[in-house]
Amino acid sequence: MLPLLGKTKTMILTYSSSFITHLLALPPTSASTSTRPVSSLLHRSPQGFFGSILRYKLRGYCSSRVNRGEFMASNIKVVQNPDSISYLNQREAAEVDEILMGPLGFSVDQLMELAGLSVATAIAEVYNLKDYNRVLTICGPGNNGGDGLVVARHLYHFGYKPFVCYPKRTAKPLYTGLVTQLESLGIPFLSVDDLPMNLSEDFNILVDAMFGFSFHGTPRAPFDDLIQRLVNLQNYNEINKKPSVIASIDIPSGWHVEEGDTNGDGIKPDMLVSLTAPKLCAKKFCGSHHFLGGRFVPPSIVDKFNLHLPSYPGSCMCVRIGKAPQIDISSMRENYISPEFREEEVDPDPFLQFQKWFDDVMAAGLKEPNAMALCTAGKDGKPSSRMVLLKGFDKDGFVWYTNYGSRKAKDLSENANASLLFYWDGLNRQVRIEGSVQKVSEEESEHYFHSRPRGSQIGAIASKQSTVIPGRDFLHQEYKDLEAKFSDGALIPKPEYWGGHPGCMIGYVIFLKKVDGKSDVWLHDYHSLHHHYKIPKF
Ligand SMILES: NC(=O)C1=CN([C@@H]2O[C@H](COP(=O)(O)OP(=O)(O)OC[C@H]3O[C@@H](n4cnc5c(N)ncnc54)[C@H](O)[C@@H]3O)[C@@H](O)[C@H]2O)[C@H](O)CC1
Ligand SMILES: [K+]
Repeated sequence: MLPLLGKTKTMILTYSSSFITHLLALPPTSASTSTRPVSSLLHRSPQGFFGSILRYKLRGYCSSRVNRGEFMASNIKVVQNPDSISYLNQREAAEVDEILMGPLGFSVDQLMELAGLSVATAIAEVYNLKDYNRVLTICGPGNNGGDGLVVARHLYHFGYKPFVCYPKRTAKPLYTGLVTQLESLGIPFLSVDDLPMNLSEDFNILVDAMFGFSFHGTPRAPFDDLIQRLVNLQNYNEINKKPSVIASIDIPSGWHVEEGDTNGDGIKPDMLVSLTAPKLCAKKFCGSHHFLGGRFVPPSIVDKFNLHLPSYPGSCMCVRIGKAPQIDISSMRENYISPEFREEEVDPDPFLQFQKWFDDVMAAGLKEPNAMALCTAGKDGKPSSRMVLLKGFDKDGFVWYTNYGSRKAKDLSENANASLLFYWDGLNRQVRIEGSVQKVSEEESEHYFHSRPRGSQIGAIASKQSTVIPGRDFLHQEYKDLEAKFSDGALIPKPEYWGGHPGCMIGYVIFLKKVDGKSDVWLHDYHSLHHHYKIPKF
């Protein structure tokens, strides 16, 4: 590697005291001048718009994943518009059940297991473990109650803390088995009397598994009382800082299966997971999250009942019906909790400090800790960023590799100044590295090139970055030809347009966010402390 350039000789401590909003305005000629409304661009999951981009561990909603061209196991007519999906009446719902468990050879245990798993996955998609840990599943006397018992078990394995209220038990082996399974996991069973009047005092999620499509009339005791407690939740939630949520399985309990909440005084679930196909009452569902579960419907049922339903993406057990709710991005906040950051513990050698933090990231098991944003600007001064992978660092700099024909390489040939940014979510840390960049030696590039898998070496030759090609097939053909050419295992020559740049540091900034700092020099910015520390001489 090449020696360091432009070392700084000063120590600067900076504190962030103001909140600056930058609006990135794109010129009207930009490719991004779409006619799409801003709201559609901001569409996001409750975990956060940024979460979907930056957080490796977070999953998006099943329904938000692109599922064009996916393999479809059944001939369900794919629809995404909730107005055009099929709804079953009560008789049809019962008939589907009978056909599945009659001529189609399913057992109730099987269907209940799949139904319960799909409900648990839908809950986990929407309600994160951290904020919605305590789950009370209220189970009724029929199969809807059985689904609830299965949900409790799966949520336990997903890391939630489930509790079960099952006041009218059924003596059949299927149900006693489900109870035994939960008891063996230490899941508490609570009587109605054990429950607080205000359920949100003790629970974050209330799973409503009281009644499904066989419900008739008005609820009898003790479910009348339990349903009323779910209704009352709304009043408590208005004064609660952190409201609890209701997730109903198949039917919001107490609702008319076809007509819905006829008097308007029934429960108002936040989530509804319809099983097999939504029942007519689901048309009246106004909560934020409507999912479809029970991924076991064979083509014969789809045809017989002329079902139009959303398709399940990939291997998902549930799929969202309709759009995810819009969230006000400005209201998104994260509480940053991390060990106290002490300036005296910062190593004066930024490389050693970087190594320490990199070790922390490795120990924490974060995915792709060497992913970093590289920001460059060519002679026109317009910056552009992209993620690249760090391939090594030492006293000479931080090394990554790229194709010399890429935009970043072109920018760097015109302007050697660049910045790198590592963001380590989970540790609440980021490292900013700014400096001038030089190409690594041909020898070093050569060495790294040949250490890559042969497929990557061929890919590097096939794709001359930032050049216009006739189409994707052209790339595939190039790749195939090269694969054939080097199929004898011969050394693949490194193309001369491919190599590395060591980024040489002139500055090193450590930025840490904390909730509960003791130091009086730290300034508060909403709920967090932002501490910028620029490492002195090195
Ligand atoms: N094919 C599928 O989609 C599957 C769905 N499953 C789930 O099963 C229910 C339907 O189950 P079922 O046992 O037929 O009925 P319910 O759970 O709705 O409850 C019947 C139970 O409730 C009693 N009851 C009826 N009305 C009242 C009332 N007014 N007051 C008190 N009690 C009442 C009745 O006597 C029975 O004991 C479906 O919705 C899905 O959730 C399967 O798990 C898998 C296949
Ligand atoms: K229910």
